[in-house]
Amino acid sequence: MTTRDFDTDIRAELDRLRGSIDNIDAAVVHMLAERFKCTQQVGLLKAQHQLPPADPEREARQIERLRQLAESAKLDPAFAEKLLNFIIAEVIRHHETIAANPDAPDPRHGG
Ligand SMILES: C=C(O[C@@H]1C=C(C(=O)O)C=C[C@H]1O)C(=O)O
Repeated sequence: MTTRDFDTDIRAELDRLRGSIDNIDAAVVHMLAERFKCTQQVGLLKAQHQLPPADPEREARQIERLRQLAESAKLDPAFAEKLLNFIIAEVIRHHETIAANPDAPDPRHGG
């Protein structure tokens, strides 16, 4: 095998792996978009019924569940927890915005 063949093989393998990474990133974006659609509806429901934006007990159950899922998937549970906390913090921010002005249309939907 020449050096050129070797380089070509490495480039092909890198491209193949990056193609999969791009597909996975696209799936993550779509899944997050669906999750935020649901959480926006939860935010509206909470605002309409004077419920607080955050639910720490629900969060604790989700974190425990996600840590277990991460462990069985061989993903670092601490990373899974950090990621979920990051997402939840954003959701709570949305819920606070909705509670402050429940009649405002969602700015991402051009309404
Ligand atoms: C979506 C909710 O609101 C908040 C956001 C959560 C989430 O993003 O999973 C979980 C609990 C709440 O702090 C909810 O109460 O279900």
